[in-house]
Order: sequence, then C-alpha cells, then structure tokens
Amino acid sequence: MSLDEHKKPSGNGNGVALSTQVAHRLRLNPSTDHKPDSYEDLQSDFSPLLFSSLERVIHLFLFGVGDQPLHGELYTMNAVNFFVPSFLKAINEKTDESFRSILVEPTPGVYVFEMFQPSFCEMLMSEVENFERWVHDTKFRIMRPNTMNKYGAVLDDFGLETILDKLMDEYIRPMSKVFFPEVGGLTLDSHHGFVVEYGVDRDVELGFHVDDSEVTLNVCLGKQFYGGELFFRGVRCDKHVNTETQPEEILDYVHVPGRAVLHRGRHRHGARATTSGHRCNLILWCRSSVFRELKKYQKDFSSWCGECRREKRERQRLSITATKLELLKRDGISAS
Ligand SMILES: O=C(O)CCC(=O)C(=O)O
Ligand SMILES: [Fe+2]
Repeated sequence: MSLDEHKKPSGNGNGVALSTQVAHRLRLNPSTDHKPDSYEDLQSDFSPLLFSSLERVIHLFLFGVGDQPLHGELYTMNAVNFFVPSFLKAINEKTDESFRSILVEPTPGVYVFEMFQPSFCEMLMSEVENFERWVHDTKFRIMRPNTMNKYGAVLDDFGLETILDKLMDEYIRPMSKVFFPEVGGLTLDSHHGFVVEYGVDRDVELGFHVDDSEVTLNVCLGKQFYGGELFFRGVRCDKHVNTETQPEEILDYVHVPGRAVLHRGRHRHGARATTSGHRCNLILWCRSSVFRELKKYQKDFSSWCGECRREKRERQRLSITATKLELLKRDGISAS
C-alpha cells in the first residue's frame, strides 16, 4: 500500500478557489451593504456607473461574501453546551491521570474519548449544510478541505476560526502536552480545521496517508452510517513513511458520533468505505512551527517513529552480540 501526504490545498492546487485562482476566504458577516462612490465628479470618457460597479465587485472580492449563520451560538465557546461533562472535568484538572481516566488507547499513540454533546454535533452538521446550500445556490466555488477530500468544508471559511483557536489552545494542547511532547505537543501554534463528508453521493473512502499536522483531532459528528472505519498502521518519519507495518501496529477503529480520536499526524491511517448513510467528521490538524524548525536538524526520530525505533533496537542488539563474542574470544572460549 503506498501512502499519500495529505495536505491542505493551496489556492491553485487541487483545492478549488475562485475562477481567478486566488484562494478566497468567505466571511461570516458579509459587507453586502457596501455603498460605492458615485464617481460623478470624475473626468472620464466612461460612465461613472462603470466605476461604481467596479468598486462594488472589488469590495466583494477583497472582503468576502457569505451566508448568515444558522446557529449563532456555535461561534462563541460555550464549553458546557459543547462538551460532555467527563471531558470538561478532565480538561479542568489537566493531569495525566485525569486524561487517562476518560480515554482508551487501543494502539500506542491513538487516544479515544467521548468529547461532544449530541446537540453540538447536530448543530455543527446543520451549519455546514446551511453553508453548503448557500455555496450551491450562489454557485460560489469554495476551497475543499484538503488534497484528498472532494466533499466537506473548511471551517475557518465560514467564521469558526476563533472557536477553533480556542479548541486547540484550551482543549487539545493540554492533552497533546501530556501525550505527544516529542512531536511539539506543547507548542501547537496553528491549525487547519474542516469537516469531511462521506456517503454514496459524497467521498466514499479515504486512502492511506499521513496528515500535514503534528497532532490530529478527528471527531465523528454523525449521522447514521455503515462502514467508514479508520485504520491505523504505525507512526513514521519522512524517511520511513513507506516501510512495512508490524503486526502490533494494526488497528481498525469504528467511528461513533460524539467520540474523538487524537493521534499524531504522522500516524499512518485511512478511512474505509462508508457503504451506506452519511458520515460527517470534524478534523482539526494542529501544527507546531517550533517542532517543524527543530526537525530540520534531526536524523533520529526513534522517540516516535516506529521504524527508527526498530532500527535502533536492531543496532543495539547487534552491538551487544558483537561485544559478547569479543569477550568470549578474549576468554579463549570459542562461540558455538
Ligand atoms: O474520515 C476520517 O475519519 C479520516 C479523515 C482524515 O484522516 C483526514 O481528513 O485527514
Ligand atoms: Fe488524516
């Protein structure tokens, strides 16, 4: 199985931007009420109306257009309404033990826990639907979440940037500090947040890949579906990304609405076909610029790459065997 580096699309890459190829951000509250100048005092061969129209178009282009939110309450953090009590309690305590008490680790480095209230999941899904309906009706072309998903939406693009900042700063970083310190878990400082949608008339599956993130939060929002299992195949650095999977690295995980999976971006994974129904997941790729800078000067990633660790153990095993042989020779005992 060969593997893809899953990335956020750039303006003129796989992602779709405006037909002018400029990556465009949609704003939550559009400035549709912009009043252009009348240009009546302008000395020109062209009608002043032409300049007014031009100004209106430029304003629209620079400051964006967008729909009104369906659920205003989604745009400010209301932790009690968004999160389940067990998750909130663990976050308030912020200790290794409190986090461990609410999660399971089905394979090393994959953490699963209950996170969102059902009402929050429903609200977010209907907000995305509302946004997509508007995109469809206005024939506005939006940037898709990444280079591999054709369906879904970037949450920053319809005003959820502030809430995602908070989600990373106050909820994901404290957990990453405990579980992923060796990949910049303490210094996560930017994110890319999006919703992916699967079903027979959407994306069906997602190929084997690593994320363009240090830490990824993946929460199933709903709705009802069959299939869509997330499969994991071990953590790898750039050099070892296509190396074999060891049997103990295999995990197939079944998504449950409201439940979160937290893993390193370099944990190789993919999603099996959603064979019926409609699956919608919230994904937050969290990055650390400090980690990315430091990584440039490192060669050994055995603290998190499964293959670097295996190679290191093998080197140690060979060197112990060689030392033993040397000692035996010195004592005049021939090795059998
Ligand atoms: O569909 C899923 O649950 C996985 C999504 C994913 O891995 C991604 O978008 O990076
Ligand atoms: Fe992914």
